Amino acid sequence: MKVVGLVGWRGMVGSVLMQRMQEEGDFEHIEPVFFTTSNKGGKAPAMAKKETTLQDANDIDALKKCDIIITCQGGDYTTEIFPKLRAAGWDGYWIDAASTLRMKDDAVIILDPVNQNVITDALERGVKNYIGGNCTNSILLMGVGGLFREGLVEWVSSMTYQAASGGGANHMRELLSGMGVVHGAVADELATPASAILDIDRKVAETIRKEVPTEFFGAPLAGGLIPWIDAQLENGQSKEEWKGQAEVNKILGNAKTIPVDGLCVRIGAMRCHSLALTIKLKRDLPLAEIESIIRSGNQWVKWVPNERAVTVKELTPAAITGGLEIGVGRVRKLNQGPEYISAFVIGDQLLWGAAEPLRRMLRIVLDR
Ligand SMILES: NC(=O)C1=CN([C@@H]2O[C@H](COP(=O)(O)OP(=O)(O)OC[C@H]3O[C@@H](n4cnc5c(N)ncnc54)[C@H](OP(=O)(O)O)[C@@H]3O)[C@@H](O)[C@H]2O)C=CC1
Ligand SMILES: N[C@@H](CC(=O)OP(=O)(O)O)C(=O)O
Repeated sequence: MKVVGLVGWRGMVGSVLMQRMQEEGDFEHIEPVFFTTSNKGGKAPAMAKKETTLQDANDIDALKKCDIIITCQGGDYTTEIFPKLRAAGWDGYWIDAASTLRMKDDAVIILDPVNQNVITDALERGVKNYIGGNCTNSILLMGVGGLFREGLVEWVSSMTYQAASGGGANHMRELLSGMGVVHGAVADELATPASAILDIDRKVAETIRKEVPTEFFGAPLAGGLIPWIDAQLENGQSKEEWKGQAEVNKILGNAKTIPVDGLCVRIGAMRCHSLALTIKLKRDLPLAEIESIIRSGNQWVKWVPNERAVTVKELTPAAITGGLEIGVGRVRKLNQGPEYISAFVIGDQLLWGAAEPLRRMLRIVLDR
């Protein structure tokens, strides 16, 4: 059995990965070795087999013993350890959630339901670095990948509504704390039906400005939104926005770049990212044909007809969170012209956006 090193398994993405690997029986096919940056010699989780103590994730000799390493430890870890490991002659498969290596020439961004051909080609060429994509881009492509596959997309404008989990566990906690602070400020008034709504509103606005915690997001998210995600680039894009075109085209292996751009916005959802898309198609197609192409993208597309009742029930974080389905709805022709369509895509960013492509890549390597 292949020895698989697991780094970052107790973090947020790592925990979701462990859960999915257990659900899919992945541990039956590997000899796992659990690594840590903080608890060397501690007890490995129950899935451990031969090696039941935690190994030092900074120990190159220990890492070198693995045939495959999966890491969700983060970009700083990858930046520090990966070059040392390769320099030490390690030739195993490196499967990583962090963005550090995504755009490197010797790395492939993995999303096998969309780019199995790119992955297969890379494996045949001996590529050993396989990196999970940015969550927003993975959800975009899982949702409307069928249109890209058919070569129908001229460009995409992608306006995002991204959940707190994209920032990490502390960000999720901060959102919830903020919600509690806002509610607490007006709990008495809410319990009194006669209280004036403008007084409640004034108190809420004041509380959001002054009392909602902002340590991790840098601005109040509860009861609001933040129209910037990640670093600022010189051209006015945020780094999250820059990743859209760069990663989507790399995932698809496009020779000619398809323009993808838009604004990325943090909202107060827990772990579902959503995208409101405007897509310019290369030609005017009937809506029924567009639906059938989108549905054919992959088995996880959950098509939601463009009708009010079903949309508000099925195309929401409440409906989608915790599952692998990618909701696609609000598809209609826009006033701009018959080639312009809208679409709303929503997915759990910790699953397809982070953990799922990693465990699937592990299985692809094991099945070779
Ligand atoms: N968050 C997201 O949505 C996405 C994240 N990614 C990438 O995945 C990587 C990991 O992200 P994420 O899982 O959010 O990071 P976390 O901060 O949740 O976990 C990273 C590491 O922090 C250490 N850690 C310290 N304190 C704790 C604690 N109280 N509970 C659990 N772990 C703790 C653990 O290492 P140790 O056990 O060694 O102490 C853990 O492996 C990043 O590179 C990120 O860019 C990719 C796609 C989406
Ligand atoms: N930046 C994403 C989460 C993430 O981790 O992205 P990346 O893997 O590209 O660093 C978000 O905040 O929603």
